[in-house]
Amino acid sequence: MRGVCRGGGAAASGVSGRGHAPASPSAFTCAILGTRSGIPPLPSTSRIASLALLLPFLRPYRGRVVLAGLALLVAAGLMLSLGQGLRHLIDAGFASASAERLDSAALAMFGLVAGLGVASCSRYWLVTWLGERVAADLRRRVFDHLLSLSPAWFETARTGDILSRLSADVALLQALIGAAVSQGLRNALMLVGAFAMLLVTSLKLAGLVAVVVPLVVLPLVVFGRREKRLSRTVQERVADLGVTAEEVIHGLRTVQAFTREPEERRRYAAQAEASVVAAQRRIGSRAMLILAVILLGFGAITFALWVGGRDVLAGRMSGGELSAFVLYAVLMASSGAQLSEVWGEIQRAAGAAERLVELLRVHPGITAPACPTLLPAPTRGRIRFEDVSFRYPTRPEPPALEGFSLTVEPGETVALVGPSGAGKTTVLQLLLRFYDPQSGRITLDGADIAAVDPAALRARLGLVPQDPVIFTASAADNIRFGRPEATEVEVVAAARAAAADGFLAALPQGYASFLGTKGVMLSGGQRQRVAIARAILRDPAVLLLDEATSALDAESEQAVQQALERLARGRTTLVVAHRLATVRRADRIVVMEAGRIVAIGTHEALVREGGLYGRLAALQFGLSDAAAG
Ligand SMILES: Nc1ncnc2c1ncn2[C@@H]1O[C@H](COP(=O)(O)OP(=O)(O)OP(=O)(O)O)[C@@H](O)[C@H]1O
Repeated sequence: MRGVCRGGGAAASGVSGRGHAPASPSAFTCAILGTRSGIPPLPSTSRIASLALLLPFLRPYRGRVVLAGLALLVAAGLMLSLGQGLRHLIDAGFASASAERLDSAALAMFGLVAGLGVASCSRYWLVTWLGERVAADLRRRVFDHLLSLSPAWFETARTGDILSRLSADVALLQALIGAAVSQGLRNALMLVGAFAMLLVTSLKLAGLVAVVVPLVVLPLVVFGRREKRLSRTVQERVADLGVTAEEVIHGLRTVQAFTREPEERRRYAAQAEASVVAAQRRIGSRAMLILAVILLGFGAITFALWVGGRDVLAGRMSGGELSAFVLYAVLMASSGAQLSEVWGEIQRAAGAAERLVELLRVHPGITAPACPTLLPAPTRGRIRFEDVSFRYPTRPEPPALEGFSLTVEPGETVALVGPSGAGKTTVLQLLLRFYDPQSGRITLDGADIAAVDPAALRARLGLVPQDPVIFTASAADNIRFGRPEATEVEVVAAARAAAADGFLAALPQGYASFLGTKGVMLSGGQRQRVAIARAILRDPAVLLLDEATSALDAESEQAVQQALERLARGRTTLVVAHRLATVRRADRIVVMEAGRIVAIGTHEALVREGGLYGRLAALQFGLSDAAAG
C-alpha cells in the first residue's frame, strides 16, 4: 500500500497510526474522568505562564504592537511633562505677572495637551483593535481544535463548560490585550516617571512618598493573590449555570412533560446562589483592595501637601513647584490604584488563558498519521473487520465488540441485526474511525484504516445516523451538507429519491425554508428523510445506514426503502436495523449479540436455522416457532 509523507500534522504531535489509540481503556478513562469538566487541569504553577498563549496570536500584528507601544510611551511622556507645563504656567506666567509669558506658557501647555490627546487616541485605537483581532483568532483556533477532537472526548466534557471557555474566557483575554496591558504599562510608566519627577521637584517630599509606596504595594500583592483564587471559583460557578441552562433548554420538552420545572428552577436557583456567594467573596476581597490603596495613597498625598505647604510658606519652595509636585503625587497615587485593578484583571486573564491552554492541550485521539496510507482509487468498497475487540473508553465493561470478524465484498449489502446494545452501531462508529479498537484491525480495500487519513476515509463513507442532525440552515443547505457545491437540481433530485420532496416543497419558502434550531420544524421521520437525501447527494462508495428508516410511517418507509435499495445498488452497504422487514433483501444478515457475531446468512437460511434470528423473525413476522424452525 502506498504512503504519503508530510512534515507537519500528526508528526509534530508525536503520534502515528494505531499508536495514538489510548494505551488502555482504564488509563484513558482516568485521564478524562479525573476532572469535573473532563478537561485535565494544568499544574497551578503555570498559571501566569499560560498568558504566553497569547504571544503567537500577537506575532502576526507585531507592527501594530510596536506602534501601540510607541503611542503609549509618547502619551506617558507627555502626561509627565504636564507637571512641568503646569509649573511653568504658574511660576513663569502667573508669578511673573507678564501677559506675554503667560500666553507662551499656556500655548506650550496646549501643545502638550494636544500631543497627549493624539497619542492616547492612537494607543486606544491600536490596542482595542488588537484585542478584537486576537480574540477572534483565538476563538477560531480553539474552535478548529475542538473540531479535531474525537467523539470519545466529548462524551465526558461538559458542553456548557467548553462554550464558556470559548466565550467568557476569550472575552477576558480580549479585555487584557484591548485594555489591561496598555493600562498596566501606562500606569507602571506613570508610577516610575512621576516618582522620578517627584525626586527632581523635592527630594524631601519624594522621600516621604517612597516610604508609603511599600505600604501600598503590600496589600496589593496580598489581595491580588486572593482575588486570583476567588475569580477562578466565580468562573467555575458561572460555567455551572451555563451547563444547567443548556441542558434544561435543550431538554425543555422532556422537562415540561415530566413537570420537572420546580426542581429545575430550584437547581438553577441554587447554582445562581452559589455563583453569587463566590462573587461576593471576590467582591469583598476586591473592595478591601481598593480601600487599602486609596486610603494609603491619598493619605500620603495629603500628608505631603501639608508638609509641602509649610515649605512654600517658609519660602523654601515655589507655588509652581508645589503644584507640579501635587500633580505628580496624584499621578502616582492614581497609577498605583489603577495598577492594582489591572493586576486583578491580569490574574483573571491568566486564569482564562490557563483554561484555554488546558482545552488546546487536549490531544485529538484520532489524527492523520505522519505518512498516511493512500486508499486505492477508485474505491471498490471491500471492508474487513479482523478480530476486532473494542471497549468504550467511558464504559470499559462489558466490551462493546469482541473478536468481531467480518468481510463485506464490494457492492454487497450486509445487514447487522440483534438486540439493543448488541454492538451494531459500534461497528459503524469504528469503521468511521470515531474510535480505534483496542485490538484487531479494520481495512477498506486492503488499507488499514488506522494508517489512512481519517478525512480521506470518511470522504468515501456516507452515513445516515440513528438520530440525524439538522443544522440551523435552509432545507437545501442541510441536504447539501456533504457536498456544498451541489446544484439546486441535484438537491431536488436527492430529496425526491429520499421521498423528502413533498414536504420540503410544501414549506413556506420551499427548499429555502429555515428548518429551525436542530430541525425542530420537522418530524422525526422528515428529519430522517432529509438525512437520507444528504447521503444520496454525497454519493459515497460505502453507505452506512443506522436505523435509517426507523422513524418513518409504513407508506414513506416503503418509498424510502426503495430509494435506499436503488442507492445501495453497486455500492457496499452496511445496514443496521431492528425491523427485520427492512433487511430481508440484504445479501447477508449478520446476527449480533453482546458484541459478538452469532450467525451469518440470508433471511431464509437464518429463519431455517432458528436461533436468535429465528426467534426475532417469529416475533416480528408472527411466524410460529415451528415455522421459524
Ligand atoms: N458512547 C458510548 N460510551 C459508552 N458506551 C457506549 C457508547 N455507545 C454505546 N455504548 C455501549 O456499547 C454497547 C453497544 O452499543 P451499540 O450502540 O453499538 O449497540 P446497538 O446494537 O447499536 O444498540 P441499538 O440497537 O440500541 O442502537 C452497549 O452496551 C452500549 O451501552
